[in-house]
Amino acid sequence: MIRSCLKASRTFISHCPVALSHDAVSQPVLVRRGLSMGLWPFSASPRDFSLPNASWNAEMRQVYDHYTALCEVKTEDSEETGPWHKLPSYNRSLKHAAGGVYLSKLIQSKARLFTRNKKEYGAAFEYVIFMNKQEKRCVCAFQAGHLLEGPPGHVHGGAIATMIDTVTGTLAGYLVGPVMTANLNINYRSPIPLGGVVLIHSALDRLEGKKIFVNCRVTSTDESKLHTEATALFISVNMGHLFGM
Ligand SMILES: CCCCCCCCCC(=O)SCCNC(=O)CCNC(=O)[C@H](O)C(C)(C)COP(=O)(O)OP(=O)(O)OC[C@H]1O[C@@H](n2cnc3c(N)ncnc32)[C@H](O)[C@@H]1OP(=O)(O)O
Repeated sequence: MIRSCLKASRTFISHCPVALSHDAVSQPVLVRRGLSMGLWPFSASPRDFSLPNASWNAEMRQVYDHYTALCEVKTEDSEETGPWHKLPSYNRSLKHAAGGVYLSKLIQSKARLFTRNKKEYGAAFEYVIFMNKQEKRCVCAFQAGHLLEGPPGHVHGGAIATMIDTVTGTLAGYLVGPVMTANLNINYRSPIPLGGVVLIHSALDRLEGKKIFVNCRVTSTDESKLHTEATALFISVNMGHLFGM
């Protein structure tokens, strides 16, 4: 049963024009094909977990507004797209692969993306990623909730690593398609207060065949304080490898 569901999902994903690439995360496939989204078993409106909610503090909202403004360049005559764009964020990997199309009626699974598995707003990972394709870099605003405590009043190192893996992996996946983390090196420079907001900056260092080298810095929102530095290596993989086949 599981095997046939995975097969069905592979078939679906392989028919997505740009599965796991940047177009796929910005627009549902069926919308792009001009089809009605009422088609069973798909659904049009998965929850985007990276939109502002009541748990976001003023600093988080400020960063969101700042980068959102950079996504839209309005002139008198037209509304152009700026160099940045906000990525949607879903609670299941397959929704990302399918550009937001909800596949759960096709694939029954309790699996949830680690960073998006809490329904309670603000309890764990609150974050939004803005991508700059021209400059091959992205910025994430991350507000750490009370469930992520490590040292008293501060964020757990594993939670920070999770966010670094997520942000650098999102950048690598956006630039080249499906990837897996091969190596992550992290230097923790100063603790991150629980409930605080930080920026996670990530940029492409270089591409070498299947290898994607990415760097990362976690800073205060005014960038005056360095919390964490990291480098990551991702390897391009095919869909079969992603599904463990
Ligand atoms: C959906 C929402 C988006 C959220 C983003 C989240 C991102 C999160 C991503 C993850 O956390 S993935 C989960 C953690 N990672 C894994 O479980 C990966 C487990 N390891 C593997 O599956 C494979 O080892 C791997 C895909 C990384 C590489 O296997 P391959 O067989 O494809 O690689 P191959 O052996 O062909 O090596 C290719 C090149 O990479 C190099 N390489 C591979 N692993 C390396 C390593 N660990 N360190 C350094 N170099 C490495 C290898 O030497 C070689 O270099 P050369 O081309 O120069 O010869």
